[in-house]
Amino acid sequence: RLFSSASSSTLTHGEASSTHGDADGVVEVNPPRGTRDFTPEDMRLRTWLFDQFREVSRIMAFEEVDFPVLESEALFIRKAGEEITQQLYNFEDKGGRRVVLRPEITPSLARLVIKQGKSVSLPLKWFTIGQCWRYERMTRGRRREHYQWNMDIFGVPKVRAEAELLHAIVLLFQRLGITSSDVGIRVSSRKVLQAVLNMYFIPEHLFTEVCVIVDKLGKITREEIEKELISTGLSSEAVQGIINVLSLKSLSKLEEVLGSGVEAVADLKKLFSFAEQYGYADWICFDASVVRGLAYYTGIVFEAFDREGKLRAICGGGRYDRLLSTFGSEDIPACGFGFGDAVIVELLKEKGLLPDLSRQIDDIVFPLDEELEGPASSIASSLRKKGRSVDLVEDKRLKWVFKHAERINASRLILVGNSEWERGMVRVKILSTREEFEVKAGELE
Ligand SMILES: CC(=O)Nc1cnc2ccccc2c1
Repeated sequence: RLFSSASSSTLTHGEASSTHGDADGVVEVNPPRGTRDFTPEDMRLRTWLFDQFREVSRIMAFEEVDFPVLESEALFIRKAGEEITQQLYNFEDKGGRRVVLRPEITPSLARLVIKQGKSVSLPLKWFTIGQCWRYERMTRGRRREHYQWNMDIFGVPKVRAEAELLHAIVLLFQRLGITSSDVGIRVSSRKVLQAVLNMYFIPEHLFTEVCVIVDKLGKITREEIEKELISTGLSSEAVQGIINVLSLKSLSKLEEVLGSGVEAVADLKKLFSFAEQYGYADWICFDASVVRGLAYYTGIVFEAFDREGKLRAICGGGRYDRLLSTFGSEDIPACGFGFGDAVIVELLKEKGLLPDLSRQIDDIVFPLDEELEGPASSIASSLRKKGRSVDLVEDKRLKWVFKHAERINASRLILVGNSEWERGMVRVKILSTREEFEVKAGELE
């Protein structure tokens, strides 16, 4: 029975009143606003997806790491106006410390690399799958949490690292049955924007702010983008220059505008030639409008998108060579990506690629009457010791047990009955072939 004594008002989650009303003080059964429960069926899909993430990480020779969901707020205070830092799920704990439910993983990775200091040898290839949080205003029904797979490489300054990360992403898509005609990966470099700002003699300190504004391309109108850029102090000539370069979709055109020998162009050319060698060239395309919305990116940035253009970015990432120095440490070149658990599932549904994830159990053991519950337990125990999944069923009619066996896709039904047990036997029914036979209890395997 759910709580009935305490008054319901203390048990609902504050903001939203229960959809079940507060009849006789039943607790709010929905989870807090913007969060979700995972039923067994939900968990089978999530576990399947996370197993794909893990398998690709293993194939790429990455090591798993993990962090607390709770972090010091200081790790995420940035001045560039990013949406992610304006929606921190932050609070003061009972010790008066400013803490947050982390909105992203990268700063925790950086913190651990700094903490490990000299005790780790570079390069580091680390991955994690973790829940991230945001506190959105009440008005929007969007989720406040999701799970992210993160892959990061520390200590590799050259674009080989980005090429490795793109390979991981392509391997993941291929494992899920997604092809390069379903999904593409837009690639660019923040050094493109840097080069443009230099052409207009725009001071360095505006770089991050301009990136965060330009990342809204496609989400807000061009006029609004231009307005926001102007409001940072850029001349309208510079704003036009930025918008023009960002609409480029060919590296050769970019080279014409920026001139040859520009680092951004050299990096991207190298990356595209690596892509040919890895065999994933048809998955990626240059698109100067990609800047990604996180302040700390400094070089190559990329995001995967569905070519039908129906969904938000599937995953995204880039190089962040200067993040560690913002935490007071020596810089270590780094790059990584985050891959959320939501958009990819929408895409798989769209493409009819969700796998059949019904339950599967090896054996059901069922005592045909009460005094056989002991023997049934010893049979279940010996089968479990052999690693077979056993569902020990009692106090049910046989009709129910057959139905149940179908529902959970049991391979065998083992019936413990008096007449057989007297002879040390049990009855085994193979559910796929309907074959039925007796077996010595001790010889069951
Ligand atoms: C589609 C979706 O659930 N997005 C989502 C949900 N929760 C978040 C929480 C923190 C940061 C990003 C997030 C992004």
